[in-house]
Amino acid sequence: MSERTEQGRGRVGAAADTVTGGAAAAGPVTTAGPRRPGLAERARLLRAARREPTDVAPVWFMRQAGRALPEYRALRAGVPMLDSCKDAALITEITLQPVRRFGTDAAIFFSDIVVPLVAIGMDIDIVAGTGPVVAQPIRDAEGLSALRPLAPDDVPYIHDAVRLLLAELGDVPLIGFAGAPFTLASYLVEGGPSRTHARTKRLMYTAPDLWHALLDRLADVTIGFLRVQVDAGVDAVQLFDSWAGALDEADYRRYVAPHSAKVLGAFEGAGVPRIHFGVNTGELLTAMGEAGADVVGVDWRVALDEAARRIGPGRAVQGNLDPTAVFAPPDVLAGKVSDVLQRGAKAEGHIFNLGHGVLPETDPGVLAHIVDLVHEG
Ligand SMILES: Cc1c2[nH]c(c1CCC(=O)O)Cc1[nH]c(c(CCC(=O)O)c1C)Cc1[nH]c(c(CCC(=O)O)c1C)Cc1[nH]c(c(C)c1CCC(=O)O)C2
Repeated sequence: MSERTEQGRGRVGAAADTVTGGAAAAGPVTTAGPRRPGLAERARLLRAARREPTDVAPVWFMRQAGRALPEYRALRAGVPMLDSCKDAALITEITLQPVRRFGTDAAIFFSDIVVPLVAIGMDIDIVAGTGPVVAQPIRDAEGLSALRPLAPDDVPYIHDAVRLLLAELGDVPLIGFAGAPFTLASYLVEGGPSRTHARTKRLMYTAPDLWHALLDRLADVTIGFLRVQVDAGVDAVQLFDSWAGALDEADYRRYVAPHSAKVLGAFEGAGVPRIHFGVNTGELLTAMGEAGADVVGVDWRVALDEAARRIGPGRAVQGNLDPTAVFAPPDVLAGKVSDVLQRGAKAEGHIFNLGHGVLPETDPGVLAHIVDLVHEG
């Protein structure tokens, strides 16, 4: 019960009101956010990630900060997505909004997977309703030269925003994140979002040396981006390999897993649980766990107890309510939440989440209700 009060709704609100978007971000942030001694033992999310018992399952939602929230839309009005990702005060406020509103057991740092690529000088635009669009796609060895490792000075706003957030979050853990090499490569090779990832897979099959060189460089960019977040104090990291489910298991193991393993391995023993997530990855769950995850994120297509069986012992699971379940009648939704909880309880550790991000049309009130259902057990 005491944990519920500590982590409950509203606790994160008051101080955060002093953080406003825009001009406040100018200049370096000098106040170091407090580290939080003992948080790893107190916070449900961090306990579940280590497969330790919790009073109830921890819950957060991928894309909890975003278009489903009116307060987010108000703050973002007139501010291009990539500009908002460079403004420490705006990042802080947007990250806090869903924690304040829903009382989730974690905050996820507001950014995008292409932010580190833009930070090393790539010309990428985020087009509303489409996603990232790359001006000069990478399709040959020459294109590789656009990719260099990311240094902390490339992203000063990331460090600043993490410090601001740690000062505001109380006992709520902060999850940092990055895109995995394959998912980043898909945007860079295709030039934008793709349904089939055909150009990406063509490069993978026809020029395997170039492919591995590309993914190796992307792994370094991703490690650099995560390192800034971990050094600034995030409590966990999630590696988004959203589009890895486009591959069969053999190709995933051969062309992708070693590079994701390099990223995850860089944070072995760093004291931050590593969550590894993708969509449509039912056949890849074993390999994604073996790549070095403490927690494997699962989409809604595989029942969570079956997912845990595939992932095997020694890892926790995260997921996996269908994001469209929010549109179901209350009794249907409650049944689905309860089913996820019961199946998740069979795993060694379970973090409740959706199977993919919150859909923009989602009623925030329904998300608040889901948090309550999960916390009621
Ligand atoms: C698909 C996409 C990308 N980048 C973008 C899109 C969306 C295109 C659209 O629908 O308009 C652009 C984007 N990314 C984000 C926004 C802002 C708000 C929002 O969509 O709610 C916008 C407009 C935040 C984000 N973008 C991302 C997060 C990650 C953290 C989180 O879960 O909150 C946020 C807040 C990460 C991201 N970014 C991307 C991927 C594949 C991922 C991994 C997660 C996933 O599979 O959805 C690429």
